[in-house]
Amino acid sequence: MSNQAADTIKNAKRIVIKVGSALLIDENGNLHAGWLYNLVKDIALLRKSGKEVIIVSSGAVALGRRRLGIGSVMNKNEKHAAAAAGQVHIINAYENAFAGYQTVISQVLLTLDVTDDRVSYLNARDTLDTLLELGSVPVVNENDSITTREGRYGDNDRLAAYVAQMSDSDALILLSDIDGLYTGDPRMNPDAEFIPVVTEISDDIRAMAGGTARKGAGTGGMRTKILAAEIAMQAGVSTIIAKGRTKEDIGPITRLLGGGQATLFKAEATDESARRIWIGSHFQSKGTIYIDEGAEKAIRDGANLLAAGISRVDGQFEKGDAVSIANLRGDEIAKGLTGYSASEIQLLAGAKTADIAERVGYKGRAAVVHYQDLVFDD
Ligand SMILES: Nc1ncnc2c1ncn2[C@@H]1O[C@H](COP(=O)(O)OP(=O)(O)O)[C@@H](O)[C@H]1O
Ligand SMILES: N[C@@H](CCC(=O)OP(=O)(O)O)C(=O)O
Repeated sequence: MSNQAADTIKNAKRIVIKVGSALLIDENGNLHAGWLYNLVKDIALLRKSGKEVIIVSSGAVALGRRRLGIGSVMNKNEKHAAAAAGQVHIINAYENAFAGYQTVISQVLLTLDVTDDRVSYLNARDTLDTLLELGSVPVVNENDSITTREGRYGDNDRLAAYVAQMSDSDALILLSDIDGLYTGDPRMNPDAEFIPVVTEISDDIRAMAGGTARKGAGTGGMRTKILAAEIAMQAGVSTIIAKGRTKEDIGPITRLLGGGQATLFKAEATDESARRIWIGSHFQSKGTIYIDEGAEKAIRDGANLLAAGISRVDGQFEKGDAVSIANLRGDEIAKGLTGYSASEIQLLAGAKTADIAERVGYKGRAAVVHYQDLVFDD
């Protein structure tokens, strides 16, 4: 049996899987090691079929709280402390679960300003890219020990959507204690009907989610899942809400791929990558890079902007800033995020890639502006 959610996963190359606290930890604060082994087995199968996987895992606060002997009502400092103690345990658990698969797992802790600050955004994105290229499975969480109430994602559903957007993933799976979206909360309303596919987040869909989560380990509820799906869909990432816990002794992804019930929030096919959407919405030019005709043709054909095609540079900007790319007549052709500062580009203008290290004093990347960081004006 197959369904649209299963087909989405089968066709995806890069997938973000979000694991909620309630799936990972029981009421007594113990880790569901058996469940985690089944999930990891599924992830190993996905990777064997050529897919890249990023995990966004909750559970730090819930695990750390019990370990430190803190009660369920926590002040800010206790919550930060609980997260610090719990995060180690989470990573340990993933490391143990992946031990049989010769897979290096890695920890990436993010804060909300990562998506607001260009350099942090590029660094986080490049780190995730590099880890995946090197065959690692990144395990992401919010950096709960330092985040303030104002500065936090607040829920890992949304964090997972930002990670999916940032990493240009094809699909986001939100594993939950429920197998998808219903017309109302099935716990309160037994007549609520299951919705297999959502193509647009309308007010009607938002209304189905109602308020916040039930009391317990999780913080999100259906409302944050819909918000997450909306963020992901806008970036062209299809989102699936699927049941994390299965009755049979199989992993949740095996269940999904076998046609198990799940809701698919179907993203429009878009040729604009997530980072291009991000550039479009955050663009404030800090300067201009002037390029020759050959470079213009190359970047229009989809290549990276290399130093050799750069004639000169205007303005003061740092690595990660948004810049205009103009031809030698001064007409803006494109906007982009630069991989080098203005003063470095002055040193690099016209240089061969092999000479970059000598000119800037370190082994920098070949692309002054990466093709995925370019948005053309026409
Ligand atoms: N329209 C709805 N469809 C499905 N579940 C809903 C809906 N509205 C509220 N819910 C509730 O949201 C819960 C899932 O959210 P939550 O417990 O926070 O999960 P997680 O720990 O995976 O984040 C469901 O168990 C259900 O009770
Ligand atoms: N970052 C927090 C979890 C926040 C969160 O959204 O939890 P959940 O609703 O269980 O996915 C933690 O690790 O404890």
